[in-house]
Amino acid sequence: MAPPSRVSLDDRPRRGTAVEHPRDRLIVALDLPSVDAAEAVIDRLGEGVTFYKIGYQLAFAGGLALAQKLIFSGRRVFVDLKLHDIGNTVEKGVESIARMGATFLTVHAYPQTMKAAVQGRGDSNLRILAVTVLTSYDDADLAAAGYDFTVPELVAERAAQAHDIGIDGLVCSAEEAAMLRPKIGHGMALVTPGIRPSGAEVGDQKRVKTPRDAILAGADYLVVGRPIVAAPNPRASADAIVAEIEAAVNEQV
Ligand SMILES: O=C(O)c1cc(=O)[nH]c(=O)n1[C@@H]1O[C@H](COP(=O)(O)O)[C@@H](O)[C@H]1O
Repeated sequence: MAPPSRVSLDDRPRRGTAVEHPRDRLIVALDLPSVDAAEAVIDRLGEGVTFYKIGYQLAFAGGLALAQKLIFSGRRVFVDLKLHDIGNTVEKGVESIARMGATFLTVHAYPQTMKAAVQGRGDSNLRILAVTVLTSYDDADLAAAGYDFTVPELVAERAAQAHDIGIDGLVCSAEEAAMLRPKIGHGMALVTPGIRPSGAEVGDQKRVKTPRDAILAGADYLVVGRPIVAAPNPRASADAIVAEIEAAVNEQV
């Protein structure tokens, strides 16, 4: 079979980016040890946050039931399991997650895995995000993992493959957002972790941008964990980030 074309799919109906209210573009990563701890943060965030991400730490501590509860309460949920396995396992796993009513699910950006995930999500409302290169990686980390690519090269290659396969969005650093947008068009969502308000601790992230710079670079959604959930006042931190998103959106027009 001929390899998939890299250029002819832009008019395919995708489940891409709608223009959203600035508040709905913030995804708070509930990287917390228990459902009780997560619910305490969710209570403090109140109406300030509409979109939550549940990853390894919480998913394996009762977080998938919490995801269901959040969905029933009208919040959107990003299930961040970064799947990567043989095709059949990925496809069946994605089918199960699609039945939960989640909005986003991550898989690693390997062609076999991405194809299986697209197959598994079928016609459901779940949108598959491909993780290009983790934001904790720089060129030296890629070399240590055996890759002969710089970060922007590998992100661009994986983005092109994800696009051809019909993936709904990409997880990347906002450092790559401006470079990716012309390559992938407006049908795919760019979801960017590694967001740090100026002065915030960077921690283990290596490719970071402020909320303003991420929006100006073309990010659709910003994923923020510790700067909100570990803050003394999570609601104030979330509100400040939403205000920064809103100001950047106004700068764009
Ligand atoms: O898929 C992700 O969400 C993800 C991809 C990536 O490349 N980098 C990254 O940090 N993340 C997630 O985004 C969140 C970032 O959290 P903070 O660094 O605390 O803001 C964590 O839950 C990570 O698992």
